[in-house]
Amino acid sequence: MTELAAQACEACRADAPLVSDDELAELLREIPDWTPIARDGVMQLERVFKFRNFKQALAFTNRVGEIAEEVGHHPALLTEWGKVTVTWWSHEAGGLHKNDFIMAARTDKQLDAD
Ligand SMILES: C[C@H](O)[C@H](O)[C@H]1CNC2=NC(N)=NC(=O)C2=N1
Repeated sequence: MTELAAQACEACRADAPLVSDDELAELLREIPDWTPIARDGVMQLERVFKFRNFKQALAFTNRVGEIAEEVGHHPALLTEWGKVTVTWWSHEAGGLHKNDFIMAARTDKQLDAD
């Protein structure tokens, strides 16, 4: 299978199919550092990234913002001193779509750009 980060993101749509429990387990194996969590009944993927200072955390935040804008799919980003919390889910679909896993894998790649 093509590496997750290299797969194409489909446009966000309200009727986009959410991943099944089996697909969730399979996709999570490709992004082992991400945690699936339910907030208000909506499944999300979350990872906390650690940095040496605020400047590096902010630079990473901006790189994630760039890849989000490229595909029109956007995460929640919480930037703190030495730490960025990234949360992906598909707002319009109300849960996790394959896009979220692709974007989580692409987010991991932004670490290498330091
Ligand atoms: C109109 C626009 O395409 C939508 O609002 C997009 C923008 N970015 C998005 N990002 C995410 N994560 N989920 C969405 O449903 C979504 N919808």
